[in-house]
Amino acid sequence: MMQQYLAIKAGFPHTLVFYRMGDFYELFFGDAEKAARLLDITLTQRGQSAGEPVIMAGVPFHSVESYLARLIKLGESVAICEQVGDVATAKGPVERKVVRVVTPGTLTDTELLSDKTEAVLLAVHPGARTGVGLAWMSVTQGIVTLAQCASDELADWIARIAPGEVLYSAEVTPSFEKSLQALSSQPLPSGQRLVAVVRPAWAFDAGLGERKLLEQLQAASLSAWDAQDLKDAHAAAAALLAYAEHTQGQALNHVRSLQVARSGELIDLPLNTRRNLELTHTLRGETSPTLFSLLDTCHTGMGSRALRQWMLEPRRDRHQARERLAAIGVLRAGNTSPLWQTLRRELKGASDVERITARIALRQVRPRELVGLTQTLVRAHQLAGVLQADKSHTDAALLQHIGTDLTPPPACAQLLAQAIRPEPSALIRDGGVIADGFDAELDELRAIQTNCDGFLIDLETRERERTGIANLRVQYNKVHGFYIEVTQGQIDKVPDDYRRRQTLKNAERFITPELKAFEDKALSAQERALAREKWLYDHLLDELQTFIDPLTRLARAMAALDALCALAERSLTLNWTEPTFTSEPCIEIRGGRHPVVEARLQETSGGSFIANDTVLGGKQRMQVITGPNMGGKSTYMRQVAVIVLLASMGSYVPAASCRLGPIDAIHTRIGAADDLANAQSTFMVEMTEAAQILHAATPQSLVLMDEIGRGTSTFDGLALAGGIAAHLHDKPRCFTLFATHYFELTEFPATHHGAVNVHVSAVEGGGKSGIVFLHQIEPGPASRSYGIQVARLAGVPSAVVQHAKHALAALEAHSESSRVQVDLFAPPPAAPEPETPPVLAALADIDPDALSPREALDQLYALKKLAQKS
Ligand SMILES: Nc1ncnc2c1ncn2[C@@H]1O[C@H](COP(=O)(O)OP(=O)(O)OP(=O)(O)O)[C@@H](O)[C@H]1O
Repeated sequence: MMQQYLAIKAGFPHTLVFYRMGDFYELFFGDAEKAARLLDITLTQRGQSAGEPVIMAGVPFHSVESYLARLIKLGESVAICEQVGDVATAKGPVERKVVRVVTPGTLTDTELLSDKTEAVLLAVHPGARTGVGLAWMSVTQGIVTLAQCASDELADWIARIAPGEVLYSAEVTPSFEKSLQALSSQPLPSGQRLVAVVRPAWAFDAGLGERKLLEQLQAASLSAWDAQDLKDAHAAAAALLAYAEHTQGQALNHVRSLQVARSGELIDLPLNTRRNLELTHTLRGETSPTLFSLLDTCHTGMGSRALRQWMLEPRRDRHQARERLAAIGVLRAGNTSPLWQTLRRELKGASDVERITARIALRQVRPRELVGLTQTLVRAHQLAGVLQADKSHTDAALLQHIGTDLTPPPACAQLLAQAIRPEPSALIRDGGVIADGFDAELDELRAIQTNCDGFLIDLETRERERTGIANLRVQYNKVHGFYIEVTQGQIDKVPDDYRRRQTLKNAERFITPELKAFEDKALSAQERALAREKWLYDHLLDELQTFIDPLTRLARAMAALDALCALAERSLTLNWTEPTFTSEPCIEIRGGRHPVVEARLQETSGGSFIANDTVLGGKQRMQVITGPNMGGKSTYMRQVAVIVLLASMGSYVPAASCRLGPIDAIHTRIGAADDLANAQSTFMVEMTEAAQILHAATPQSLVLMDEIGRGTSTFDGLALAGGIAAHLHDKPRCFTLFATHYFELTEFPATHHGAVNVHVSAVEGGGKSGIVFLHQIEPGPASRSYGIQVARLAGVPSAVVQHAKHALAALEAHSESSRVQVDLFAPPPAAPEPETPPVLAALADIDPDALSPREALDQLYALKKLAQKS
């Protein structure tokens, strides 16, 4: 057995091998030690192999999922090795095989996956120049996406794709490998880490990748997707598909869609933006309260996943957003019973068709999932009916498409309803899954079992009559099979054809030729029925393969409908309005609110949210925002970004009105989180992030800069903040919200006409604390003395507050009297022209063609002398 184990383990050197032995999965040697450490399970020793004790640890097979979940969370992969041979006929150890490999990027088990997120597998392949090819997919979604990007953009792409696992070739350059390893050491907003897996270089072959893609897509050319020239991405796809097949232990029949992601199509939402806007995780890494947790009232997991993707991947071109807005408009309409409500009644309780379809294709689907699918197909049919009956949606092309795709393939629903019992057992190996009346042979085998009881009662009556033993009983137990039991007192009445089977204290048990013949038939009928059911189930899975395409379309339509209903419901419940798009450069928001802060205020009855206007566009592209801490600067800036994002994904927005021009990116520099893990100081992080924004921003980008320069000394910080503001104002001329605590920056708009001062208002002297925050954005700079009020509010002793007030008055007086005119924002003077060195000047005067050899030599000496002098 150890030989068999070691041979299997050799194929999976870097993966924990779960080796099935009876009711346990066992791990051996190094794997056992690792698992014992990670899972806190007991390590034991048994026997010897090659003179060494065999170290082992095991987990019971019925609770394997919970152990797998823990290992996957820790970034480990597990090869599941099952007994595939026949235990009864095996000579030596029964044949075993790795049937699948569970890895963080290729999960398909319903128990291991979260409903609301995908497990994504990514392969990257740096090309000959500076580009990198990418290919990724979620095995349960079945769509391969290809992309090519510049190497310095890779980190942002990976952040957006958020894979669980990234594959790279063993032959990449050490610096590329190092950069991937660095990425995998940084936690994603979810707190999870990326696992980088090295694969052999030959797996990354562009030709092979193209062939494999064509095979999956059943197409003759990739030109329909305009993907024929993405050679580095093809190479990545080769490794991606091979690895995914390897983990599932079979071909992936449901992977039939291809997408190409091109930089420039999506609005850039760098990792910092996702983090700072708390889109899917709070800054502390929790999943609520976030923008997504507020939006997601979907009834199905696939709806939630679609909505999340819409939020994280808004497109620059507004076509998709317009389509969704039109659909939401139709779904909201109708006062007493809007369409979304009618549709949601059917969506409630619908199964995750997307995942079930993938599991059909992977032949992993469980009987109860098929029942869920059958019921959901009925709902889909009704949903399609509702959509087709409602004529108002002729305005919304998206709803029309959804209506068409939701119509289930009739043959599929019929087949499932006929084949599967309404309440089947959990696993096919337990039987009781295939419906009665589906297969004549199975019905017959089952009839033998059900007729069993009748036959036994009949036999008992007959034997009692024949023998005259009134208390004779015909019974069955698992160990001895069928028997006739006669108490000791009646033994002498037993006829000759009774054969003794077992002797008990008070009774004897017998068998007769008739009972034996019946036993053989009944037991074999049970076994044969189980085998027949298994065969029928396999056969059913074969037939279901033909419906993979329409089921996948249906799943996507249902997910989109669920997401649209959630957006319609949110827009009504939270009182949001439809945004409009324009080709002019502008961000015009009237009465804008931060939806998450507003909801939290409502929950905690902390007062009502104060709405604010934002007008950026034309000449005025920058706001310099000042005001006291706690005044609402960060909330105001984030709300603008969140409204822009919501509109761009095609949602209504928390504002009285919103008009939006083209947007290509949302950049944020907010907060000063120390990146201790990477040994970077607060200031270094701040400047690195600022540098990235300065390079990336364009006139169509929205940039939020919150208190830049805070991490260093006042002069340094102020000078840098001034320089950064001037650059953003003059060069990219992006839409900028610039919150600052440097009061000096309020002078910036005087010389930079694209910028204006605004401040968050507060009233001094109000209440006990001496300051009341109004959270209203007002034109002009803030008064600078709020800091002292906030300190008082925070409970700083009044003697200290008095002292500070006095000192402030003195400082203000001093700075007025000794004020030197420093123009923080003026561009630096041009650097003086460097003087030409005398040797070069002399050299320039020489005309070599006009010199004799002798003169040339003289000149050479002269030049050498000159050079020595300088
Ligand atoms: N428009 C608003 N209406 C009602 N409450 C608000 C509003 N804006 C902010 N608040 C409340 O004020 C709190 C502080 O807001 P915020 O963090 O935006 O202030 P800030 O000016 O950025 O402060 P700091 O400079 O200390 O970060 C918020 O948590 C929220 O409860």
